[in-house]
Amino acid sequence: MEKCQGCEYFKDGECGSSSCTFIEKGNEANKIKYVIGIMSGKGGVGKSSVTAMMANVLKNNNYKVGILDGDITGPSIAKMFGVRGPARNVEGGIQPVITENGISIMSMNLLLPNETDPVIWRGPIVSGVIKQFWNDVIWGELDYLLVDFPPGTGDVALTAMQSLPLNGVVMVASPQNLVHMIVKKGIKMAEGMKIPIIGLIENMSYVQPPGLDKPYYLFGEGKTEEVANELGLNFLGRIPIEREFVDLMDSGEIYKYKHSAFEKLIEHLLDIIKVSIY
Ligand SMILES: Nc1ncnc2c1ncn2[C@@H]1O[C@H](COP(=O)(O)OP(=O)(O)OP(=O)(O)O)[C@@H](O)[C@H]1O
Repeated sequence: MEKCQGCEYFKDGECGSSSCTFIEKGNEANKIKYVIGIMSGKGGVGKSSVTAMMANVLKNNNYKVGILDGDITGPSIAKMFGVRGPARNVEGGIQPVITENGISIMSMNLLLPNETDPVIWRGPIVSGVIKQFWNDVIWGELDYLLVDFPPGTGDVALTAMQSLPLNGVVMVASPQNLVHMIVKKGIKMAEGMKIPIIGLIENMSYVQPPGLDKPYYLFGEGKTEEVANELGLNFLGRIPIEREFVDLMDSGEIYKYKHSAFEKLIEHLLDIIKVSIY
């Protein structure tokens, strides 16, 4: 109920929000301080990459971090961190797999016999798995559980928003104009569900060619900051396209990736989380 303080629907110690009533209880072994969703209105803008980078920086700042890979049909988190299943079933639930740098992960790929097996399921079953990742996984004590959202604003994203006790969402955009129209849909969806928007991040903003001091804006200068200002939201920063990032992702060593832009961004993010939500 602590997180309800200040919510317009919280009156006389009771929650009066219709969306909150769908929230699942979660595994009783879990003590998670903040649940943060990482969302985009559209696939492929780097939602999973931003989730992984955020997790790394939080971990480097000594927070206990977990990642719930809510992208059930296109999971990539386990591969980025080079972890393999099967996740173990123990008394009380399923144990997440721990990465080289100590991040707890649950992803559909950790439950499949073969990581290249496709998940060909209809929406309600996929939505059920997201709830299971919350109810059946023994996350234990965490400061931050980051939820890599399913792409788009459809059925599965809606279930994730309704059933997880999200403290806020971070919206990921890329510089193209089309993405901005779509990211606004994601923002409106979160607002409609009364979930605070922590801010917008622009991924794949620019390339910094070696030997040049100016960044090169491959997709044109992004307008995410403008969109954030227009909507009265926080702009969290820009992440460049980096070859090193791709190489580390492909080799399953994303935990080795460091970028100063991301350190600043996460400081900003932590401040915003403390100030605007709690
Ligand atoms: N900043 C970056 N620098 C270099 N490559 C990047 C960057 N961000 C993302 N990528 C690459 O872009 C591709 C898509 O990224 P990612 O899987 O994170 O997107 P997504 O939005 O989660 O996609 P989906 O919606 O399919 O889950 C990946 O191959 C990733 O390596």
